[in-house]
Amino acid sequence: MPKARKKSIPITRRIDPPSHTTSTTSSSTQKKFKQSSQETARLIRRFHVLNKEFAKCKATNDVKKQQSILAEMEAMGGIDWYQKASQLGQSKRRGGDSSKWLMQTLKKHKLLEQRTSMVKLLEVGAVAADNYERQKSWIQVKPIDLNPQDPRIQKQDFLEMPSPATKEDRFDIVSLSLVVNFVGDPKDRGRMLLHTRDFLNVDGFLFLVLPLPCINNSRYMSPDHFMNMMESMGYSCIESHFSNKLAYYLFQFIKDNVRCPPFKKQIMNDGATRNNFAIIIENN
Ligand SMILES: C[S@@+](CC[C@H](N)C(=O)[O-])C[C@H]1O[C@@H](n2cnc3c(N)ncnc32)[C@H](O)[C@@H]1O
Repeated sequence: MPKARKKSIPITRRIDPPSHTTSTTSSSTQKKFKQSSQETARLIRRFHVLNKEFAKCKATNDVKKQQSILAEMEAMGGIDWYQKASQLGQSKRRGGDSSKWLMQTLKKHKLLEQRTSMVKLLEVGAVAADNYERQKSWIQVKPIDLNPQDPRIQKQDFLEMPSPATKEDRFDIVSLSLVVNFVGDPKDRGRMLLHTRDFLNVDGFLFLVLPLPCINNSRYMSPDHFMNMMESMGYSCIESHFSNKLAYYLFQFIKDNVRCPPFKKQIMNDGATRNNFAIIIENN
């Protein structure tokens, strides 16, 4: 019997976003994952650069460049390796995951202490399913990720996640720890931040972590600009903390139904040592 011909898939469909590459089956992931901290840090940095380049090529429809970026990502081990590197970055040996700061800050400000029901937390970009294991008597977590590393994590792109229809279906806390910087397109970063509001009732909390240089060493960002952006969305900052590497924020959603004004990409600091991290808010 003649072999059935494989239906060819248009190239543009074959190369969808890199963040959705489920490379768990790739031959590169069969290789042993290197665990040195230099190696994981290098991998994470390179992956972020490629993600940003990919978003640019996608916007200009540069299919050839998209393919070469995907090939490099694949050679590195794809998102699977990236996530293993991130998991390692969360290990106790290297300072633990960022939920520690969230727990301390909630406690310090005596937030959510009066609650009689379970606190509902949406953890976007969860590379481990047990970050809130110690709080399981009072926190009910819904962990989601583009490429789950654990069956308890739901496969879901937050940008495509439908907004809860009722007050009861919303969350008390949305966590975006080291996720916004993962997103390659500055407009999608803005959309992601705006979308968090759909998952919270007024008084709910947004826990946000970014690499510190995104906030304090970018041509297009500053701590004040970021704060202005978040406040324009209806958030109020309860506390922020800058460690050597990370910027932590706990925001409270205080104003529902506000139309956030557009924020364009504009230079606010210049210099050769600056990076290009930006968040763009379009008409919403
Ligand atoms: C650096 S890891 C962050 C891991 C962990 N939250 C932490 O704080 O260490 C970024 C994760 O965000 C996920 N991610 C990025 N964009 C996402 C989206 N739109 N929806 C869901 N997850 C996303 C990636 O798949 C990746 O696992």
